[in-house]
This record gives sequence, structure tokens and C-alpha cells, in this order.
Amino acid sequence: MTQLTQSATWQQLATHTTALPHMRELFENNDQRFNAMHLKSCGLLLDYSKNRVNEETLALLFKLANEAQLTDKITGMFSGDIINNTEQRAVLHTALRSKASQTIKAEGQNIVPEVQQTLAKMAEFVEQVQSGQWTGYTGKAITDIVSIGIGGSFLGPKIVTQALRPYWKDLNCHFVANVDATSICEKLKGLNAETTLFVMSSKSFGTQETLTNTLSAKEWFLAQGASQQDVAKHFVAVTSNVTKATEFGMDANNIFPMWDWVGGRYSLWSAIGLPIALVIGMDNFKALLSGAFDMDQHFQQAPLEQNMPVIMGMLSVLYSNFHGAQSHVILTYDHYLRGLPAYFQQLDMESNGKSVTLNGTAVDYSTGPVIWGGEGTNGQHAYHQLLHQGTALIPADFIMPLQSHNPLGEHHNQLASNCFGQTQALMQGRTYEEALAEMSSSKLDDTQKQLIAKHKVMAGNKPSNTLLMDKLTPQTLGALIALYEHRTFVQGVIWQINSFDQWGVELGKVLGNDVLDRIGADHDAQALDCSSNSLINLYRQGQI
Ligand SMILES: O=P(O)(O)OC[C@H]1O[C@H](O)[C@H](O)[C@@H](O)[C@@H]1O
Repeated sequence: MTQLTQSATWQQLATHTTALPHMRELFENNDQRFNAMHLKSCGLLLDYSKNRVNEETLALLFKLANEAQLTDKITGMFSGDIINNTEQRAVLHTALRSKASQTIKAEGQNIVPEVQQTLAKMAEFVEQVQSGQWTGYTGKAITDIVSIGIGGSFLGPKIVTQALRPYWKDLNCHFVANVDATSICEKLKGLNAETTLFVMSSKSFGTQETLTNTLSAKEWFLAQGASQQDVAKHFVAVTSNVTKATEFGMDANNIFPMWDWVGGRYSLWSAIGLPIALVIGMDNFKALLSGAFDMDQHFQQAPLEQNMPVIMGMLSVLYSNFHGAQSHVILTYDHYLRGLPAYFQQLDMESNGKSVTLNGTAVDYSTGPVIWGGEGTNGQHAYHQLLHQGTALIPADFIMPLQSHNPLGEHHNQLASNCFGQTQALMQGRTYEEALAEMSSSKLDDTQKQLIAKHKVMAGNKPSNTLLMDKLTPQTLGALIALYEHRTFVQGVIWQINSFDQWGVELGKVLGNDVLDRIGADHDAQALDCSSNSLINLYRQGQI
């Protein structure tokens, strides 16, 4: 056993959680439960009262957090300690939303000035493109942005841009990530090369998908009648590898920097967010940063007991390690936020999908659960069935703005009532007696009623958090995303893992390149396992 699972607090939690009454009872016995178990900060309200906790559970969870020296770990991250120990890197995405007056050091250097310079460079560029001053090779203003990147250099900008649709100015934005040619071919259909600007985002400038898509975009661009000299007007890059970007044909002035101390999945706040800024404007982009900054302050300053990311992180630990939960669902009751579950999936699963602790010891407890989800109310007509009556325990986060950007008739009232109704149903469930009583006026005979009642029973006691905001704005979205970033960090601290490397992803890339060589070789594959050899050779034949 590891020290963690041997600890008295861990053992106490294991015993305590089995003895807790049903949530229905917890609510019946305490009409102040909501008051005691909600908090407001940074424009967000978290109601965590519908969780399998009482005061003692929470006290034990905070004790566990203290024993993990969470407060010191938070300070360490914000101060630039080398907490990504396998890559020997600081983790300073929080510096990207810091104030100009702050001093934050990575490897002894204050990095705030370069962050501010990059923001200024982005502001200038955004202004030029949005105003029409930046023109394409035939002198026309830009109308469409095509962002090319993958992973962290794709999903954040895409989801944020999608979420902030009401704040779009005059430019259209498209995203290409997959190396499947269908993605780029479909995107380029209907675009005009004279008015299209490609933003190539790759921290390394070495990711296969992004390089291939950018080369195809360049070929398409040249095939439309443009020349090599025109490339600089239509292709800009965000990268930490300036040499490779200039070799590609980009003007050094149009390369926006990235740094080693920003992890891909935490990078939307950097120049990787350029497509966001181009679409919503720099003021709105800065409001996004400001919302995240507020959450950073809250995370650093609020006591653990009133700290939103800490509470959410510790609740996730509770379900993963003491209730056997293998997954966690994110349910956004807002169409603009429909992409958020995928973004939080990348954030959390690439961060906490780990099996050894920082010092290499195998863990003997669950780490990152599977994160998934979708938008409400759609899911209610599909997978919510399993949430309510399946055998797996799946804690849920419901996220909803109180005011809609599209107030129309009864729509928002209905949306809200569904959201709240679901959390209620998950919590209270339905007993056999209640199910039977509901059928009192039915014409069915007693045997049939009893059978159906058994099928209608819902155990309830299913945990959920509800996160509300007044309205979805750049500011509240920034706070919301930073909340989940820090929640991920909190879990990683308890589990003593490195949430900031991704060696599993790296191996896939290496093997992918090896297979590519074998596909292009002048002989059939023989050296691999028989399944891989056969698949490669079938592909070489082009038919099954
Ligand atoms: O920005 P790039 O260097 O092109 O990397 C793109 C992505 O590559 C990998 O898949 C990493 O696991 C991601 O974290 C990263 O965001």
C-alpha cells in the first residue's frame, strides 16, 4: 500500500462514506443544507449540496488536502516551481492572465514583460485584421480565419470561440485539426483565398497533423493563383519554434511566441488564443483573461473550505476513490457551451490519466476518471437514463447561465426547469411506494402495477454539482475554465501525480511515424506483431 492509502484520514474516509445516510434524508433533516453548501465567487455560484457529504465528510476531505500540503503546492505552481518534474518545466499558464505590474519568474527570469509584449502584438494584429487594414494579396480585407492546430493548440480556441458566438465581430472562423483530408477539404470549400487568413498554431511546429494540414492549405492557396511571396499575408503562426516557421515562409513579424512553461491543454490564454481574439476582439479576449485571473486569485487566497476548485477537486477524489466512480459527466445547459465537455475531457484526462506518482511509485488508487458529457436538454432523451437507473455511479456537473443570450418565449424557463429537475431527480430518486402510488388510478391489475413499479424505482443518492452564472460572458467563461483547470490540479496533488506531462500521447506519435514508414516501404510489413503487420499490409493493398 502507498502512504496515501495507508493514512489514517484515507482509512477514516473509507469507513465514513459507507455509513452516510441517503441524500434525501440529509436534505429532509437540514433545510439549511443549501445555505451551508454553496458559494459564490468570480461571477459563479457553486451549489454542492447535492453531494454525498455531511460536515464530517467535508472535514475529512479538507484534512486530506492539508496532509497533501495543497496550499503549499498551489503557491508552488503560481511561483514557477518546476512541478512538471519529468520535463523539468514550470507550469505557469496562470502568468498569461497576470497583471502587468506582477513579477513572475520562470528559471529566474521575470516572464510578465514578454507576456505583455505578446498581448500588445496580438492587439495590434487583431486591430489590423478587424479594421480591414490588413489586406490579402489582391488588396481585399480578410473575411475568414482558418485556424490549424490540434490538441491544446486547437480545442481551447475552438470551444471558446464557439461559446462566445454572441461576441463575434465581422470575421468568420473555422478550425481544422484532424489529419483526415476530409476535414480541411470540407473547410476550404466555399472559402476565397484572397480573403482567408490561416493561423497555424503549434507550440513545437513539429506536430504531424498540423504540418500536413498547413502544407495542404498552402498548396490550395497557391493553386488559387497566389504566389509564394503572398504566403506571408495569409499565413501567420503561433509557435515556440520560430526557425521552422520562417523556413515555412512565414514573415518573422507574423510569428507569435509560445513558451515551454505553458502546457498545450492550458494554452488558450497565450497567443494560441489568437483566433479567439481575432473573432471576439482584444477587449473581450482580455475580459476572458480577467475572469481567469479572478479565479486564480480566489484559488490562491480563499481558505480550502470556501475554495471552489478545491471543493470540486476533493469531491471528485471522494467519488473516484471512495465510491468507485469511474467517470464524471459534464452537462451544459447552454447551447453555446455545448463543446465544453470535450474541452474539460482533454484538460482532465490528458492531465490526470496517470498510473505512477511523481517519484515513480505505482498508485494503488484510481486517478483521473473518464470525463464526458454533452448539452442539456438533449442528453435527457438519451444517456441520462443510465445516470438515473444504471449500475454505475456517475457524478455530474450541471452548468447553466441564468440569463439567455437569446431570450425567446418560454425557452429559457423550460431549459432551467429541466436542469434543476434533473439534479433533483438524481438526488431524491423514486421509491417503490412512490412508483406504485403514481399508478393508483391506472387500469392495470395489481400484479402488473407491482412489476412496473419495480422498473420505475430510481435509487437516487446520485451526486451533482450545479454551477450557475448570471450570463455567459468572456469574463464568466474565463473564470469557469480556470475553475476546471485548478480542479484538475487539486486532484493531481492529492493523487501525487504529474498532471502536466503526457508520455502516453507521445508514444502514439512515435509508433504512428514508424507505421507511416512501413506503409510507404517497398515491401510488406513483417517485423511487427501479426495484427499490426496484417493491418498495414491490407492498407497497402487498398482492399480487404
Ligand atoms: O502545439 P503542438 O506542439 O502542435 O502540440 C499539439 C498537441 O500535441 C500533443 O498531442 C500533446 O499531447 C498536446 O498537449 C498538444 O497540445
